[in-house]
Order: sequence, then C-alpha cells, then structure tokens
Amino acid sequence: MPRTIDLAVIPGDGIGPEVTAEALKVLRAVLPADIELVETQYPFGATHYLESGEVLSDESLARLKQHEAILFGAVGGDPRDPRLAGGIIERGLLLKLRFALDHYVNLRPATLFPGISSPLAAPGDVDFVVVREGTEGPYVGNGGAMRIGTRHEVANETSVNTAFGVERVVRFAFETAQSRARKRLTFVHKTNVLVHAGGLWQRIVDRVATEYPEVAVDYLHVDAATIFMVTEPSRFDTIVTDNLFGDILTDLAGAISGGIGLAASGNINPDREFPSMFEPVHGSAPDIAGKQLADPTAAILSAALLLQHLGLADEAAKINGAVARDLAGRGEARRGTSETGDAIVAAIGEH
Ligand SMILES: NC(=O)c1ccc[n+]([C@@H]2O[C@H](COP(=O)([O-])OP(=O)(O)OC[C@H]3O[C@@H](n4cnc5c(N)ncnc54)[C@H](O)[C@@H]3O)[C@@H](O)[C@H]2O)c1
Ligand SMILES: CC(C)[C@H](C(=O)O)[C@@H](O)C(=O)O
Ligand SMILES: [Mg+2]
Repeated sequence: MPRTIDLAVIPGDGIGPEVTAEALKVLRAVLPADIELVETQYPFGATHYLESGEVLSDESLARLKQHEAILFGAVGGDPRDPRLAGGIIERGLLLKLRFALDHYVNLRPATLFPGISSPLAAPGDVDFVVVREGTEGPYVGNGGAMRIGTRHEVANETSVNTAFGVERVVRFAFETAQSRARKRLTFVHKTNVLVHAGGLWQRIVDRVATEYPEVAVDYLHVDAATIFMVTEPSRFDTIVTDNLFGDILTDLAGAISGGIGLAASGNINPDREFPSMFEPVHGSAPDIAGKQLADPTAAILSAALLLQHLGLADEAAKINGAVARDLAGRGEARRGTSETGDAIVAAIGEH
C-alpha cells in the first residue's frame, strides 16, 4: 500500500545544513517507490533568529507538531555574538522542542565499526546504547542568579527529577536492555554526592529491576564510568542516566567510536503523542562550517534511527549496512561532506 512520510526538516546553522542535505539524499535513495517522502523545511536556528527575530514561535511549534517526525541538523551561532548570549538558541529552540514534544528518551547508540580507528578500543569493543533522560535534570531552567556581576553573586541551577519522569525513562532503558543480546543495564549517576536525585533514581532502578529478572543491572558513579568507557568499553551494553551526565558521556562515547562525526541520536517520545526528532550528537561546528569538511555520517545514521522509529526496519538496516560498508573501505583519505553522502548512497545500491 502506498505510504507517505510527512517529515519536518530543520537544517539549522553551521554544518547543520551540510550534513542534513546528505541525510536527505540517503533517505530519498533508500525508500522504495511506494513510500513518498514529503519534506517541509523550517529555517530555525541562530541565522534565522538574527534575520527575523524568531527563535521558535508557538505557531511554528504547533505546525511542527503536525508532522510525523523531525530531522534536525544542528544549531548554534558565533559564540562571541552578544545577541546569542544566554543560550537563546540552544534553550529557546533545541531544548524547547525536546520539552514541548516530550522527548523523554534521548537515545544515543555507540558502535565502533570495522575499518574505523579508535584511540584505544578495537571493533566489537564498543557496542552500547545510552538512554539519556531528555526532559528533566539541570536542563529544565529552574535556576536564577542574584547580585549579578558583583563579588557577592549567587547562581543556582536546580536539577529537577520527578518519580514520573525517572520511572518512564528507566522503564524504556530496561526494555532496551531486555531486547539486546547481552541484556545488561548500567545505571550511571553520582549517588554518593547528589543524594536526593541519586536516591530517587536508585530506588526506581531497583524497583523496576524486579520486573526484568533477565537483565543484569549494575551501577557506576559517573566519574568512574568515564574511566571504563575509555579503558574497558566492552563492559557497557545499555546505559541509563540523567540529562546532563548523558550529554557528557555521549560526546565521550562518540570519541571512542571513531569520532563525533559518526554519533547519531534520537529524541524520542515513546508514547507517540508528538513527533520524535532525530539529529547527530554533534553541534554546528563553526570551526569547519561551509568548508565541506563535516562528516555527514552521524546525520545519516540518525536518519536510520528515524526510519526504525517509523517502523521501516528494513530500510533502516539498509542505511546501517551501507554506512558499515562505506566505513570499512574509507581508509585515511579525506573526503568532502557530499562525497561521503554520495559514497553511502552508492553503497546502498551494492546490496
Ligand atoms: N544538537 C545541537 O544542535 C547541538 C549539539 C551540540 C552543540 N551545539 C551547539 O553547536 C555550537 C558548537 O558547539 P561545540 O563546538 O561545543 O560542539 P560541536 O559538536 O559543534 O564541535 C566540537 C568539535 O567537533 C567537530 N565536529 C563536530 N561535528 C563534526 C562532524 N560532523 N564532522 C567532523 N567534525 C565535527 C568540530 O569541528 C569541533 O572541533 C554551539 O553553539 C553549541 O551550543 C548544538
Ligand atoms: C546544544 C545542547 C543544548 C545539547 C545538549 O546539551 O543536550 C547538545 O550538547 C546535545 O548533546 O544535543
Ligand atoms: Mg552534547
């Protein structure tokens, strides 16, 4: 039966548009003739804000909610531009989307593909997925500052953790662990210091664990987790953690899996009340923007996560297979962004 995918596309700033163009190229190439991809482009990002004054209006948000899924590039402008101070784009656009669309699971797989060199690990050593909480923690903007600019300034940034919010992401993580071959879940936090939030998380992990007897659960403090991610990444299968620890751990996970240019993510609303949003883990990379130097593989693998979420597992597997074949033969030669997109499209045709 013919099917349509109604996709919102937010390319964003810097390398965002460059890598998103390649992800769309691959999506168009992998979908069979009876699935029509309908793309609606939205201009949001720092550049659009500086031109129009809009970060993300309520009307735009309402329009985005109508789509089936969102493909997101990356946002963020010149860090020295005072008009962009205060995380106006990061908070006002990206986090606003994650919160408004209730993306309580931020799913970030880490896989070291054959053919890719990692500072320390060997292929097969890195094959885990981070289930990062996406709507709570220190990200909620519950804070404030007083006596700003004086020697007596006080600044607070409160981490908000609710039983409801923690339980739903922990349940998702157990389901994920249960579905994977090794069935191992590592809870990462800092329960020895952040005792209030840590206590809540620990009690919920312990309680939900009783419903998943096949899943082996362990715990690591986040500082120790960074050690093992470098020295023994094979110990990880599924990781569940809060919003901030998950942010930091997944850049590290990218670095040990061949680089941030390969790290994909999905901001998922498992209840399917709102569209989920798929984006590379990396940002707008102003240092390499406009030079065709960005690796679009993270954006392309994020498109595969998007297809998986929409129930198109065969097409998602085709993209993952094409990326694996391309990476295996890529070697050390430097390639341009669109050249890499073309090579992955060509690799889809090989199977
Ligand atoms: N999801 C997002 O939109 C997102 C995520 C992270 C950062 N940001 C924003 O992006 C801006 C830059 O942030 P940053 O420099 O901390 O992080 P970044 O991820 O943009 O860049 C970090 C380093 O990784 C490199 N890099 C990133 N993506 C790459 C790719 N695809 N191929 C090759 N190299 C790549 C960059 O050149 C840079 O050296 C900031 O405004 C930040 O707030 C946005
Ligand atoms: C840009 C920023 C708000 C964002 C985050 O911290 O979640 C980014 O670092 C990411 O990892 O997607
Ligand atoms: Mg990050």
